[in-house]
Amino acid sequence: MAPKIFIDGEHGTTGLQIRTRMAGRRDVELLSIPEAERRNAAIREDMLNSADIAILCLPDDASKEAVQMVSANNNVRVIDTSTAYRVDPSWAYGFAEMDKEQAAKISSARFVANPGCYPTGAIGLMRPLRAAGILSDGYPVSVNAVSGYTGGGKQMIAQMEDQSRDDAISAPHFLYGLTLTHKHVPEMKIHGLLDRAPIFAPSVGKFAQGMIVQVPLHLDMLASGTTLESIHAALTAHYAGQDIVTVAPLADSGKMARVDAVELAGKDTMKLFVFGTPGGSQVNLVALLDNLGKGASGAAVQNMDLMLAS
Ligand SMILES: NC(=O)C1=CN([C@@H]2O[C@H](COP(=O)(O)OP(=O)(O)OC[C@H]3O[C@@H](n4cnc5c(N)ncnc54)[C@H](OP(=O)(O)O)[C@@H]3O)[C@@H](O)[C@H]2O)C=CC1
Ligand SMILES: CC(=O)N[C@@H](CCC(=O)OP(=O)(O)O)C(=O)O
Repeated sequence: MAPKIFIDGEHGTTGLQIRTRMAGRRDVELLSIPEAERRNAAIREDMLNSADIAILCLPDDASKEAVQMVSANNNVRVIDTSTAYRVDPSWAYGFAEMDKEQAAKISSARFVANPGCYPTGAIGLMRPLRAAGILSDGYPVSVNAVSGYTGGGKQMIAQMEDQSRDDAISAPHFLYGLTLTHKHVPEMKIHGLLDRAPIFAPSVGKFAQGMIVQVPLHLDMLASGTTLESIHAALTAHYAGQDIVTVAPLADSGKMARVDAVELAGKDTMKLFVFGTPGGSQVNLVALLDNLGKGASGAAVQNMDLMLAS
């Protein structure tokens, strides 16, 4: 019998994109609730407990409620796309490429926390450099990023697309998270293996899907002898053999004049770049992804497949 998958929040932005990715699949059976009943707790509880894997695409509070609903039922495994459990040590962090053991941990886990979109880029760039001893203890990391507006879910999509609303946003690009307490900071610190919280400066652009995450670094504050080439070599070695996360060759990135935020829109891959001048004193590490691809729904399906394979 095909494993049963229930997407709680299937009519929201992340949930809909997971459904689209599963549309042609015969190896799983999708359980579904009509849109009008999406907040009916009794039906949700029944669906959650009928599933082999429940994928939660809900705000944090609703996710916690859903986890409560299945806590006594060991037959249900959970992937949560919210922020609620990403730094909870009893949950597996769903970033399969972040180190060698992670895919196996996800595969055997009952509870998997899908990473945040921005942390996927930032951790993807920083963690291999921390693990290799290149990014020094105490380094004052800054993470600057721009996301497509679908990152703000149904509400921000409406604010960006319907200019007749009272709360419409007309800016083509805006900064937010100005108090420097964005909900993704703890996740970046813990899974990025940082000993000091990064300064995180997110922004949103007037495009639906896509994301650029930047981590600029001064080479003289890294491990002695670190160069643009040695950073590139460390990232390339870490992601060798991976097809979802790849590192652009220096010969290619050295010739680029621009990075296009929407280049990977609609794809579930992430591309990493090391920019700078050979022999120079600084580098800019850049991750390019779709906030709803490797940043959310694509990663959730990847994690589901790892769990189904166990
Ligand atoms: N959008 C993105 O790029 C990313 C999103 N995420 C995470 O995914 C989760 C979902 O976000 P997103 O899809 O953007 O949000 P949306 O607002 O687009 O969708 C959320 C869905 O959950 C439903 N919902 C809300 N509260 C409840 C409840 N109490 N019971 C049942 N259903 C409920 C909403 O219904 P209603 O329409 O009635 O409000 C809506 O259908 C969030 O935790 C978010 O942080 C993670 C990474 C990236
Ligand atoms: C553009 C935008 O608003 N992005 C969201 C992050 C995307 C999201 O909600 O995802 P997580 O579950 O990973 O937090 C934010 O900054 O809160």
